[in-house]
Amino acid sequence: MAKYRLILLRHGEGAWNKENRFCSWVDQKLSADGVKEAQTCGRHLKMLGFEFDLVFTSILSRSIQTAWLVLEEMGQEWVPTESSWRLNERHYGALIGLNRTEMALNHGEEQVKRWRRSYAVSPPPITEVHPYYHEIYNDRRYKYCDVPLGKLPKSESLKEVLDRLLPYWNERIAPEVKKGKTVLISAHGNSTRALLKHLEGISDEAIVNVTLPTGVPVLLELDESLQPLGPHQFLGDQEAIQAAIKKVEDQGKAKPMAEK
Ligand SMILES: O=C(O)[C@@H](COP(=O)(O)O)OP(=O)(O)O
Repeated sequence: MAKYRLILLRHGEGAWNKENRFCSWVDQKLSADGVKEAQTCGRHLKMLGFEFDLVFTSILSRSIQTAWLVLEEMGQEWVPTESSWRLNERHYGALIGLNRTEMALNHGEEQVKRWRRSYAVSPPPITEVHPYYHEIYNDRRYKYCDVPLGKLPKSESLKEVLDRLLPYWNERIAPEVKKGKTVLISAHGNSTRALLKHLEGISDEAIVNVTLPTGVPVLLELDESLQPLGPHQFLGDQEAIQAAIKKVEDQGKAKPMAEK
């Protein structure tokens, strides 16, 4: 029997997920469908009897908004929430704002997949001439990080995401889980992939095939040493979840998606 249960969550669909643009550190809100996804997730977790003691989010609105909506649906708005840049989405560097389909047409689907899913490849860094550079680095939320502004990333591989996330997991989240707290981590596709890679010991090669849909809770059952007792489980209608995963994968295809 599991000693601890941890719920990981990629936020509900954001406005730029819908437009198929790399969003990353640009602070987009949830789309109307994303709001519904977060509410459905909250209702589902309530139905399954989850009672959270602590919630962790990134400092991007879409992960915070998702956590609020989930807690509201569960009647657990009072649960303490802590936010850290270390749970932010992977910094997509110069790719931020670009459309994935156009990128696949210009650079090929394989290159787009390498940028999106490989472990060690970093996208080209963002520079001061990028249209979103100043919006990101002048945002006052980044003044309050535990590293100086100049040391924040300008682009990240999944490995680099794990490098900045791991101290936060080890020092802040894991001790709370070990105290017996039921924790929800409301984060992003790639920050969650990085954490899953670490917790489940997924190889550098196998992580390429892990894709997370928006708004679907992922359950990890852990033993007393925080070792997983089995593979992560997506909670909800499995057929719908597989379709949602395929939709995310297809965002990197050169042909526009049929449902666009
Ligand atoms: O930055 C983004 O656009 C997506 C991930 O994009 P992909 O890695 O799926 O291309 O992050 P999220 O929506 O989870 O915040």
